[in-house]
Amino acid sequence: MVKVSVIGAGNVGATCANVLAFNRIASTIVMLDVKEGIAEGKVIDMLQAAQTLGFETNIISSTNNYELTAESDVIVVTSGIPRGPGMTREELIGTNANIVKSVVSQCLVYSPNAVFVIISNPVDTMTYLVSRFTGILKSKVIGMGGVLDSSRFKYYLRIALKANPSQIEGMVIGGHGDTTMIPLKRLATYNGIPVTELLSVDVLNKVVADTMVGGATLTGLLGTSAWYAPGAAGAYVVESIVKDYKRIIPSCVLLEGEYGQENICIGVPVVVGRWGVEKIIDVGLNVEEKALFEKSVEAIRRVNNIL
Ligand SMILES: NC(=O)C1=CN([C@@H]2O[C@H](COP(=O)(O)OP(=O)(O)OC[C@H]3O[C@@H](n4cnc5c(N)ncnc54)[C@H](O)[C@@H]3O)[C@@H](O)[C@H]2O)C=CC1
Ligand SMILES: O=C([O-])CC(=O)C(=O)O
Repeated sequence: MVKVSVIGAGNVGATCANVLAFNRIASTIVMLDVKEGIAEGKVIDMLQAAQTLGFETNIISSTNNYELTAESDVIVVTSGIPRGPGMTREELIGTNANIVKSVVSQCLVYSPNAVFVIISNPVDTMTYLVSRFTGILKSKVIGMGGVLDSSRFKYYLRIALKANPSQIEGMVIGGHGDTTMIPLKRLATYNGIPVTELLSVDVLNKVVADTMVGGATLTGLLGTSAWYAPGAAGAYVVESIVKDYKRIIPSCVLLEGEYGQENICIGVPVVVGRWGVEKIIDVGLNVEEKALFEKSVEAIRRVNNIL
């Protein structure tokens, strides 16, 4: 029996819950929202989809009743406001820091042992807030940004290479911001072949640039930020936790000396298993990548200082 609560039943939260239900990743899912009717309506809609698609997941709705989230194995935090066109994620900090703080403290009353997957933006700072100021073990706080950014990196690589999507590997580390992401082009491959051998420097640099503004591009098209890939990315992290898959996932976690940094949450590859972050992997950055990582750290620290 696996219970997952998703806080915030908006675009990302509902998509994540739907992927969790459809793929039978959790046996019970609670969707909680502060706004009356949102979680209720979406849960009924999903249960009606279940009649067609044939999944048996127990999906429960809640308007701000945290008791229903009790003894969750994993809690996914998507509550908060999204950005609109022309905004940065960092501009959301004032509103979202208060929401995330209040949501996590209420969840902890009923699920003190849960692993938290933080999605609300700006996610590096929200993860830092939860890691540093709630007393939750650092291994139980995972910020999701890297899976999504890596999926965008792989998408743009696949377009440039006219490639089979399942044969592309690539990883984005660093911050989850338009200027703080670090797509690791040196390590990206097409069926094991380094993409640096297959694409020109200019084309590869364009792939990197498109990846970094991938979220902003979609926000410009949609008028609000994306949800299908973000929701799926959240569910991917949850799956690795509840099924103890030990996937290496670029995730935002608290560093305590790793990568030469302390007192910061930033995206690095980690092994994700039943108890959350099981290990931080050092990929051995080269001089250029180290410089980008340090720049990313500085930018995130500046935002953290606003808290
Ligand atoms: N880390 C990442 O990779 C990504 C992060 N995001 C972030 O996720 C967040 C959610 O995005 P969307 O779902 O598109 O927004 P949305 O507006 O569709 O949904 C947010 C939901 O949170 C609810 N909410 C607000 N305050 C709450 C509270 N105190 N308690 C419970 N629920 C509350 C709202 O009523 C709303 O239903 C945003 O901050 C967005 O920037 C979005 C995509 C990717
Ligand atoms: O772009 C945004 O604001 C939402 C997000 O984090 C993403 O889609 O990467």
